[in-house]
This record gives sequence, structure tokens and C-alpha cells, in this order.
Amino acid sequence: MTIFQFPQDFRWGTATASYQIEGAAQEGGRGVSIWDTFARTPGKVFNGDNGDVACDSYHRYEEDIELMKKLGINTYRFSIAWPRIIPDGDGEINREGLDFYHRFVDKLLEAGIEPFCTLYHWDLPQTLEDIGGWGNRRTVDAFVKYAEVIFKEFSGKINFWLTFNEPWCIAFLSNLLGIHAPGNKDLQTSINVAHGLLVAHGKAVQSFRRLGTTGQIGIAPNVCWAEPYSKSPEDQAACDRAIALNTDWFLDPIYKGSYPQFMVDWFEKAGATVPIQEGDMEIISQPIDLLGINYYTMGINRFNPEAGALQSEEVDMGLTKTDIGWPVESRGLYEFMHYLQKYGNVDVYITENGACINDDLENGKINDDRRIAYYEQHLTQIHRIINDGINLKGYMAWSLMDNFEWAEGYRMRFGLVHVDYRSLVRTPKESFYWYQNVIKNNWLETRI
Ligand SMILES: N=NNCCOCCOc1ccc(-c2cn(C[C@@H]3NC[C@@H](O)[C@H]3O)nn2)cc1
Repeated sequence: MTIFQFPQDFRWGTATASYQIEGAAQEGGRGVSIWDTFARTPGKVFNGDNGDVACDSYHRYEEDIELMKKLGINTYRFSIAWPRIIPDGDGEINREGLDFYHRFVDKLLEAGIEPFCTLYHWDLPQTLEDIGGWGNRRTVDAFVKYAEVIFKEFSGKINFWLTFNEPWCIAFLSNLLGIHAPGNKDLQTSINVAHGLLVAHGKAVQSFRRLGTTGQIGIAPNVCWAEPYSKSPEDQAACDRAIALNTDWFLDPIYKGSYPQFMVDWFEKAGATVPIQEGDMEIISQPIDLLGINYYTMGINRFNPEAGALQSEEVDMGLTKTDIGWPVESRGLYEFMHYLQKYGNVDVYITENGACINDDLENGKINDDRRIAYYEQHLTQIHRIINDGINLKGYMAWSLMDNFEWAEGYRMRFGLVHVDYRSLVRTPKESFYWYQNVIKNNWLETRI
């Protein structure tokens, strides 16, 4: 048995997102989002599931906060639904939407839990997608207006802010691979979306500073750590492209003021260019205060000219997988955090990490041992990372509870708390009690 002690001021939390848990999709003045539209498009979401009800957290948030108190977290990452605040994207402000989030944030603060707010976690107002989404500068300006409304309303209550969740998913999973909303499958569109959201990020940071909003602001890329299947230069280059599209494509513009040239050249060979306008890169590279990092798994990649825009394919190495099919390999988190140091020893929070384990209730309990093993391995890496002197300040497990897992619908369960989607009854899993103990002790006791 080994004991890993965490720093006294380490933040322990969980994470969720508006469309995945709130439900009440037609209540409180909420407008239509691209995920409402996508989920209603036949064949896009497993079983035709959608976020109309989800976990009903719009009505049950006080029950959720009681669960957070029981768990013992001091930080809770959530997202605000833009369609609740400005229902048609860039028109009238919906006071009812703001009041909902005030009630929620006030309850969190009352419980001694720090709100960690994501402004955009994929639920774009449909009206803005109808004019071209993030590729249209009107959407960029509408986002800045929405962000400024939120900054003015919640400054002093919220002190941890993220502009965008997983920009790779917003741009490439959703507009090149077509797996997420709005479901485009076009390289130029995806590059336009990536650039638009980066400009929106930079402008929102400028507004955050100009308005004197309290706290710190950043962005949350998702990690695609990859290592080469062979020592061939082609396989190594295939890995470099896979890593760069999730990380460097977004963090080079933010931290260096320019895109990674080798990737720009790669896409130009495919006939796609970045629509940079005068002043864009200066806007994008506004200094930020923190990074959120979302890590789930890593890949062993090799060159394959048939493997999509990157010509990079993950090889199945026969590792243990979670129920969504992702290999369990915590080492990638350690390697990636050292890779990230090229941007400096910036303040980092793990804003998502967790396992899809679809265990169900048995005699009133959920014995999700595989999820506990996943967390034990990944928190061991977290401890190694901190011991190496990297400024890793906190950890948020994905997710507090089972919820709408996008194209997978409700069949994939990432929660520490089980949700019965018929009754909406929440049941803490064994992993909930395991994590509760880690938080209470502020140390990890491993079985090795
Ligand atoms: N990476 N290359 N893939 C190449 C081909 O992939 C095909 C499928 O791709 C992906 C990649 C990544 C994801 C994903 C899901 N989550 C979990 C959510 N995170 C934010 C929060 O809302 C969670 O629900 N994080 N990432 C899904 C599908």
C-alpha cells in the first residue's frame, strides 16, 4: 500500500455541462440549440436520445448540490447554456435564464463550493448556426456580447472561468468528422470554426479584463496523446499531427500568436487555409490565467494515407478498454503534462477525467470497481505530475452523475452517481464513496 499526499490547497471537484444534465429544454425562456436540432436528426444520436429531460438538473439542482456536499468537493465545474441567456443568439437577454443561474450559483456558494464556469460547452443557439456558426464573425460578436452579459452578472460570485470546452471537438469532431453537432464533414469549415472560436476566445478575454471581472480565465482543450507504433519517421509524424490538432492548433495561437506552421502547411496541401484577418492573432493571444485539460485516454498511432485528414490512425494494442471503447492508459496524462510545459509552467486544472463504465444497480448498489481502478491509476499520475513541480492546481472528475453523452445518448455512463432516467433517482456508486475518501483525506491510498 502506498500513500500519495496532495497539496493543502489542491482543488477537488466534479464536472458537468448544461445540455448534458439540465433538461427543461423548452422551459425558462430557453431557445433552441444546435444539439436540440442534431439530436432530432434521425441517426445522429443513439436511440434518438436528446437533452429534453436529461437529469432534470434544471429542477433538481438543489439535490445535486446536496450530493456534492456529501462527496466533499470544494469546486464544481458547470456550463451556462447560451440559449437560456440570449435565446435567439444575439438578441434580447432572457432575465429568467440569468435568474436560474443566480439561484444555482448562490446555492453552490452557500454550500462552500467554488463555481468553475464554462461559457461554451457546445450548445450554440441554432439561429447562429443558421448563419454559418463559428465561421461567421457575427457569431463571434454574439459570443462576446453573451460573455459580457455573464461577466457583468456573475463577477464577484464566479472566480474561475473557461471560454470554450474542448475546441478540437467543437471544430473537428463536429465539422470535419461530423460526429457531433452540427455534423458538417468539411475540412475548410472545420478550420474556419476553429479560427472563429479562437477569435471569440481572445475577444472574450479582452472584455473580461476591460470589465474588471473577478477571478481567472482560460480555455479547456481535450488531449489526444499519441506515441508511434514504430520508430519510422512516418509514424512519428502521424503522432505529431494527432497531438497537434488537439493541442498546438489552439494553444500555439493563444501562447505564441501563430498557428503551428507544419500543420498549416499540411492543411494547405489539402487545399484548406486559415481565414486570418488583420489583428486576429493579436486578439487570440491575449494572456490567460489558467488552462483546463481534459484527459481520457491515449493512442498508439501510425501513418496511414487512408486515415482521414491527418493520415494518422490509432492502432488497437489490446489494452483494457472502458465501455465506450477507449483504452485505459493513464501514462499519457503524465507524458502530456510534460509536453504542455513548452507553453511554460502555466496553472493547470484537470477539468475532465473519468471512465465510461456502464455497471448498473445490483441490490441497490453499483460496484463500479473498474471506475475506481481508473481513478486510482490517473490520480497516481496526477501525484507524479505535481511531484515533478508542474503547476497542477486541481482535479475535476467527469462526471458528477451519469448524463447525456452526446452521440452516444444515455447508454454511456461516466458518473460517480448513477441516474435512473425514468425516475431520475440518483444513486451514489462505490466510486463516489472511494473519491469521497480521497477528498476527505487529501491523499490517495493505492493497493500497490
Ligand atoms: N481524437 N481523435 N479521434 C478520431 C476519431 O474519433 C472518433 C470519435 O471521436 C471522439 C473523440 C472524443 C470524444 C470525447 C467525448 N468526450 C467526453 C466529453 N468531454 C466533454 C464532456 O461533455 C464529455 O461528455 N471527450 N472526448 C468523443 C468522440
